[in-house]
Amino acid sequence: WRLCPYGRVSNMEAFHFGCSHQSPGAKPKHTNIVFLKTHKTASTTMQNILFRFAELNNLTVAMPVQACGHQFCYPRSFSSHFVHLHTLRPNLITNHMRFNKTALQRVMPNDTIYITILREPASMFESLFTYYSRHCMSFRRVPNGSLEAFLAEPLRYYRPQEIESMYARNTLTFDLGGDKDNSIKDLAYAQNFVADVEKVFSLVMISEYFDESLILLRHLLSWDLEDILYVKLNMRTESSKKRLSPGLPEKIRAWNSIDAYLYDYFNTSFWDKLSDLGLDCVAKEVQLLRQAQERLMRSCFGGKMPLPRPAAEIKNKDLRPWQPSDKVDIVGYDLPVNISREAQEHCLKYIMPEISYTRILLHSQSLQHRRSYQNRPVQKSHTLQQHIRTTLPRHSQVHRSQPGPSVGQSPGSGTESKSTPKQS
Ligand SMILES: Nc1ncnc2c1ncn2[C@@H]1O[C@H](COP(=O)(O)OS(=O)(=O)O)[C@@H](OP(=O)(O)O)[C@H]1O
Repeated sequence: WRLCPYGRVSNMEAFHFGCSHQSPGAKPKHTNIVFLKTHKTASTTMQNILFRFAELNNLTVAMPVQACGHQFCYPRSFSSHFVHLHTLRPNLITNHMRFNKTALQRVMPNDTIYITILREPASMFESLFTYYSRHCMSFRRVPNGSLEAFLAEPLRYYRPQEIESMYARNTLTFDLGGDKDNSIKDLAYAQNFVADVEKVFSLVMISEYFDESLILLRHLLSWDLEDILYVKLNMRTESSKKRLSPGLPEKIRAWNSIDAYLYDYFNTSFWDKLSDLGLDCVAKEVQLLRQAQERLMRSCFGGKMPLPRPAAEIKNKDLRPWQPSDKVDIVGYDLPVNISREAQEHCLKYIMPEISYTRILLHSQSLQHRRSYQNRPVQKSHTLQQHIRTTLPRHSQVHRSQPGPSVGQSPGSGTESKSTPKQS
């Protein structure tokens, strides 16, 4: 075996020891992807994989207009007006949004593959409850920030029309464009909704089986194992987590019944997909992935596994993850100074938090856009401008003609302030 630097894994390894039935490179890698970034589901780690893949392969990632912050004006339903002009004709889109297939079809190529990720409702709700305890009024009203108290009488604290209410009930359903407040007894609604999601999404990843999900992803997209290497991002410290006392998981599932139905359904179909690929070869590919991951970590972090650090201790400000409140610690990483420049450049992007990476990508894509625009013959650039005018209204309209909850009201402005909630 060839031991590649930075944890690279050769295609031949995956071919001989994994689930590849075709010779490596037989099929081109699929590059047109919508990843619906759901909340508190490991979606930032997944987004980072996609950002790096896009940079490596010179692909365009759709970025939000400035007025939307670093998300597509969440919680408003996605609109093509939210996409920055410099990133039009994108290959990929991954920043947080509320899903809207029709609007996405306006900006994405016809052969786009749709992917999303779900997390087990009890642990997901605990994460949401803690993370948004400051910004979601339904949670703020609860005495002593008690999860038990909220779940004992959720309707006492929850107001469906409030701006941040989507963090307090059926968040997955809301992110997927569904109705979070459909009657909890309405099984037919959940069944129809699941059927709609299944029609659109070729892969629904499961957070608890992140590595297995990545193996399914790589086969769906004909990617190499090397393309799915990652470092875990956006984690809380243990002390920022609440313990779920007996009985609470059941109450969480009952309160988030559409999400629970979604999760159970797609968790089952996920295992069917793994079985189709072959559980043994999936396990082997997971092992190869983890070995490559360890090599990556060692080369990036001076021979050791990296210690996640509280944001305040991270020297490089671009590497500090956004902190939702002073009660929750989201950890990140610093790169050691004694590694080579080449390693620094390669490793930096693996640990870059969402907001910094989004800003950097928008900047580099804008520069590229300007360069190619300047070099374009007059006739052609005129045609492109006309196309943009007819299909995509100017961005200022986000401000002017679409009054809505997100800008300025929804949590956060994309800065790293402790008191400013995560943007849009
Ligand atoms: N690879 C992998 N596998 C499993 N879980 C992972 C992984 N990467 C991140 N995480 C956990 O995902 C939680 C953060 O989710 P998101 O990045 O989607 O959050 S956000 O909505 O974008 O803020 C956060 O969970 P909590 O710590 O419970 O909040 C992370 O620890």
